[in-house]
Amino acid sequence: MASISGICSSSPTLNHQNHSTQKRRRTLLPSFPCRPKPFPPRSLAREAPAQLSEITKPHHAGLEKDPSALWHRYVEWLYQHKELGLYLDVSRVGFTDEFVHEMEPRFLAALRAMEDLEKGAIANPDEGRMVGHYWLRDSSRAPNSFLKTQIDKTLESICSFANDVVSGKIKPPSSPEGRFTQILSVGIGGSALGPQFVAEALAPDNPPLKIRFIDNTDPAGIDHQIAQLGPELASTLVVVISKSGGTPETRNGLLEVQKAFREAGLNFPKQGVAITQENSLLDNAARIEGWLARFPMFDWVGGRTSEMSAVGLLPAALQSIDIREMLAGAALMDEANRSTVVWICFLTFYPMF
Ligand SMILES: O=P(O)(O)OC[C@H]1O[C@H](O)[C@H](O)[C@@H](O)[C@@H]1O
Repeated sequence: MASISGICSSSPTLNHQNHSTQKRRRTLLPSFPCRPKPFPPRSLAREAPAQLSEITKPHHAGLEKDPSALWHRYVEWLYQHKELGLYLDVSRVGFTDEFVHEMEPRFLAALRAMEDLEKGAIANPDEGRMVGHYWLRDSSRAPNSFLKTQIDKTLESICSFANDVVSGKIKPPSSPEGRFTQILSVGIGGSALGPQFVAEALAPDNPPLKIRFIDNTDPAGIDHQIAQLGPELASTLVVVISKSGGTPETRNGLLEVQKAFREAGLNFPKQGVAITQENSLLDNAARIEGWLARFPMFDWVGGRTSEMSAVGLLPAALQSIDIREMLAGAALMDEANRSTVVWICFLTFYPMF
């Protein structure tokens, strides 16, 4: 039986509370404060287009050719974050110190806007919602204790469910293996791309459960995935992911999978898991039909930034990826993004795309 010790370590080695990395960062030109002073929460999205449209092209100095000058520029500009293993080298992009200086107010505005976002500003006025995926990886940043508890409890229930599935404590009703061996993820767009990326990047060579995806409505593709499972359909955990719970492509995939279960004489609800917003169509169907488990998606997490919610964490944990480590790494990256350094790199590249 696969070891499950790595799925949810209680003490991740990437200590995102450790702010000593801040001190190790080199000081860049100009020396802006890393954390701008907070100001009252407000809606941000309506201001963004105007600010972005003002971004001008960097003053190109032309590509530096002199090897010694190039070396100094490299030493001056190389950004390293050793704990993350992240290196950003913009030294060969032809921007000038004047450009960086001119951009200073915009860097500060961007950092202030990020701070507002992380404090719970209504940043999506069309949907009237907060944008809080940062809180998923560091729940102490959530704007109130209700949200913090929601995040912490969901993480605990994901870890507990994944451990029970991987250890065989939760098993499919009629599989000769006596445990789940496959995950079939049904979902599209933001409800598929994160789990696909993480499976490619972080899953071990031989995960306890192998994952495959139905991520579009192509009938031949759906048939192919089901046919490849063959008799292992009996030991497949079907994870249906949809924030809205009503996406037609996802529903088509689900209907096809349920049909395959019926034809194989299998009891779908005993092998079905839903990840969706509370009271969505999918959530209600899963509740009424008595699916094996349901996990929440929060309205304040956008689909395309949902990888660190149940959307990405459950599939990862089922593949024995240590999700607390993953969250700690993401929190550390968030911390790095709160400094000017990474923004300088981003904005010097931005006008070129
Ligand atoms: O998670 P769902 O509500 O099913 O939505 C799944 C996807 O649907 C569409 O493709 C949207 O453009 C995506 O942004 C979204 O991630």
